[in-house]
Amino acid sequence: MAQRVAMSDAAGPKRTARVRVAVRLRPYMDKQDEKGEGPCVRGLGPQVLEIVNWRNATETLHYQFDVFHGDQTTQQEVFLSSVKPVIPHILNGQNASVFAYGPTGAGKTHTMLGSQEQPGVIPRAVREVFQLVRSEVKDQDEWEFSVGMSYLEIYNEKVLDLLSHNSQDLPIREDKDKNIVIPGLTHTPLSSFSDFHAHFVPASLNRTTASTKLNQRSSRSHAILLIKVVKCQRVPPHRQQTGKLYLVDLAGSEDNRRTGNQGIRLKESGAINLSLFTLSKVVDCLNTGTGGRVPYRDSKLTRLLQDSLGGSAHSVMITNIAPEYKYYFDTFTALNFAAKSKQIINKPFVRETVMPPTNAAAKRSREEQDAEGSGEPQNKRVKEGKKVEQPSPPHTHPHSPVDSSVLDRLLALEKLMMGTPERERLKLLKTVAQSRKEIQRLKEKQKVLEEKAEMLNKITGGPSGLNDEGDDSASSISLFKTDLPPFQRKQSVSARPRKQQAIVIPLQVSQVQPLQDCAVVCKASETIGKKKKHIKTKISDGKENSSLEPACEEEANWESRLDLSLLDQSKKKILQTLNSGSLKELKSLQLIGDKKAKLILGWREINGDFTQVEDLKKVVGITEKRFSSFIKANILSAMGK
Ligand SMILES: Nc1ncnc2c1ncn2[C@@H]1O[C@H](COP(=O)(O)OP(=O)(O)OP(=O)(O)O)[C@@H](O)[C@H]1O
Repeated sequence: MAQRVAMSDAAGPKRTARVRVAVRLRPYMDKQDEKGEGPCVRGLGPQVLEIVNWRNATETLHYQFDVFHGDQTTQQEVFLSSVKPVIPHILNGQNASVFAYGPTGAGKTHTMLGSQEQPGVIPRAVREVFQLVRSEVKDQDEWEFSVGMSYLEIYNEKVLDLLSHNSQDLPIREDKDKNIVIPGLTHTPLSSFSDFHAHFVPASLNRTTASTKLNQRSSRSHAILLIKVVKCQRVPPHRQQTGKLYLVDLAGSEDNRRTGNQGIRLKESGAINLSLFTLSKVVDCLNTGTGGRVPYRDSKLTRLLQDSLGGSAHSVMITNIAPEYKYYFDTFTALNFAAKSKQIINKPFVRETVMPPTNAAAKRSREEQDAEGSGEPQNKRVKEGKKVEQPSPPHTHPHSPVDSSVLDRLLALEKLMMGTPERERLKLLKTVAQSRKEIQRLKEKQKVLEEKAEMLNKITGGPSGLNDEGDDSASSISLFKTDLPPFQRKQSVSARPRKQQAIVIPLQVSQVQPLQDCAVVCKASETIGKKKKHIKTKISDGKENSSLEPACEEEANWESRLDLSLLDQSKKKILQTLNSGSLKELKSLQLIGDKKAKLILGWREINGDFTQVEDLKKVVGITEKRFSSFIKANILSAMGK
């Protein structure tokens, strides 16, 4: 993990602080665990936890954090170890933020707010602020303190004042000293903790919550409580210091396939996921310390937290996770967001819970017998402590909650969220899933090529239109064939024992062949060939932002002049790249540059696959006109080669 950089008050403006990451595991709550699955994640120590590896259930993934709070950790313990240490900084004119991150239903609100019996971080932190102020005032009389609060939510990318009844969307500004300010936001002076309580409780009821499939009272907004401590010197030079503490209960990250969100919930969810995605990028940038631009401005949440996240601020992220299998991928994603380092440990996950000893022994012996020849769910066997030598591949995992689209999303998510060193590790891990996908993709590509070749054959009337077309076409085809990663080799890779696949074999990422490589057939058509030349000249003007105006009437009707099935195939191809292409592969599409490719990836993360190429118009910045230029350029470019 990135190293913490020590800060001193005298340090210059380049000071940076790593975001301190704690993980809190919620107690197991699935009372209807009929399958007897038990937890999929558990703690191994004060900083380490393990989770079953979805790619290979004989392995677990170990993650290390600054702090790991197990499921029995009390609210008091979480506060003492993760939050209390940052609070004194607020009284010295520094900023801090504490935010709870994690999937919906994993315990963020419980951690931040808690209940009357188990108060969470917010009431404890505010109480601590008042205690510190009191003791400072008692010990010296040079400084005078005033404490105040603001409370807002970010709902659908709107900043709403929770202390005001009819709040409008408020702007976020930066003053000349680079402090983030929100003109119009209510600031309420506070004299004591009970004063805080009197304002905070009714305001919390203003927060937007709703019932989703995964949480009956799910927070639909990010709630941000700001405690401001202003410290004024009573004597000359009358210095004044302002410290801000942001206490943030984030809305939960959501997979809409599981929440069943629709309509307004889906829109909320899009905004939630987008801002969390930006937050993850910000934390990533801060923790890897690459010195690049930190994308604070990409969402209201990060913009607001800009002066309290990174820089000279003290930030604590408490990642809440849930132990049940149904949360597995949410947990996995949250952990990957939270951690920049993890290890694969090649040993079984030992289940520690639930069954009375006699039943457990009987069940174990039954399972051992079953497992010998019956295809018993792999992770179940593993959880019972039995190592499995030849586990089935992830996508055929009988117990796995994974479907292939989820797998795709997961891989894409990982790609997006991980820093470079992590990516290297992931590459090692992805061999099995990627190889299989790649084989499938190449097979499909080959099929498309064969179909095109056949079509060309029909057009030219020759027995083998491809080779008759001339050297170019022939060499394109043979290049494609020789470029194919040998199926043999890949198959032998996938046939190796799982352990080696996951750890030893480097990922063999084959590029999706750019569309151009697939379109040799159309060289046969003079008309299209000529047309392509014209279009190509235009395309070469630039990737993104270039527009292709039809050169003449004839060109405006380009689509109607193409063979329908060919058109359809080309669109499918584009769709495939849109849905499974890497950044590089997306950029290989005509008129898609780096920015658009990233927007497409982001859209895919939030909304899942594109169902048709026309969905591309839903991506920010892709207008109707741009879309038609895009589709035309890609189809004609593919055919023209
Ligand atoms: N550590 C814990 N101990 C006991 N109960 C917990 C704990 N964490 C969470 N819970 C319970 O789990 C349920 C879901 O928790 P909570 O509402 O805090 O989740 P959340 O992450 O805030 O969800 P959302 O993002 O949908 O608002 C609640 O009933 C809460 O009381």
